[in-house]
Amino acid sequence: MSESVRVMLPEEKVNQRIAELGEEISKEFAGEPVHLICILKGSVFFTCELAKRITVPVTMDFMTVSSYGSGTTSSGNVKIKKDLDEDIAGKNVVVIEDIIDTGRTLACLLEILKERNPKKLKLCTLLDKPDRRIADVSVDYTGFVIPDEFVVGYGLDYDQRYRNLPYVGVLDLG
Ligand SMILES: O=P(O)(O)OC[C@H]1O[C@H](OP(=O)(O)OP(=O)(O)O)[C@H](O)[C@@H]1O
Ligand SMILES: Nc1nc2[nH]cnc2c(=O)[nH]1
Repeated sequence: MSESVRVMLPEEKVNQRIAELGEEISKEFAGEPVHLICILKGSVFFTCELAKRITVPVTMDFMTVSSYGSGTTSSGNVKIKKDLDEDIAGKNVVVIEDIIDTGRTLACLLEILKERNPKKLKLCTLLDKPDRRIADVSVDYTGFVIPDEFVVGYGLDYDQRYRNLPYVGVLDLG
């Protein structure tokens, strides 16, 4: 077995787009603080890079939800494994995801977060794979729309590996 990764989105292109998203979010919230919710583990690289590019006051929290096991298919089972440390009531919340694929994870998670009465609840994803959508999710900020290929890097894993690649690539399992 010889795995290889083909570059889909080079590091410079990803970072440039994240800077644009940071500007967009800063403009939209003009002067008001934003509370970023990083969905672990995949979104950690994206969240850090994005947070650095937002010019309004930023606070951050982290959450772990389960959706996928090992391999490349959805388990369809979404549950909270690590909840937020802080209350989000009355806050301008932006949920940060690395990828939206079937949409099941975020459709379910946004419903849970809505019940906690944030002032605003927005969704930002680095990657969107609309071809595989099953659940309806409204995305407010999208980095890149990508075709239906299994990607790794920039936080995204295959069996916990490849998260540290500084670019987004397509995994070829050989
Ligand atoms: O739109 P969906 O089909 O529901 O898939 C998207 C979800 O899958 C990935 O997380 P994963 O469960 O792989 O966890 P990880 O971030 O820890 O790798 C991704 O970060 C989303 O949370
Ligand atoms: N690593 C990775 N995780 C995913 N979760 C949903 N789609 C993907 C994908 O293309 N790559």
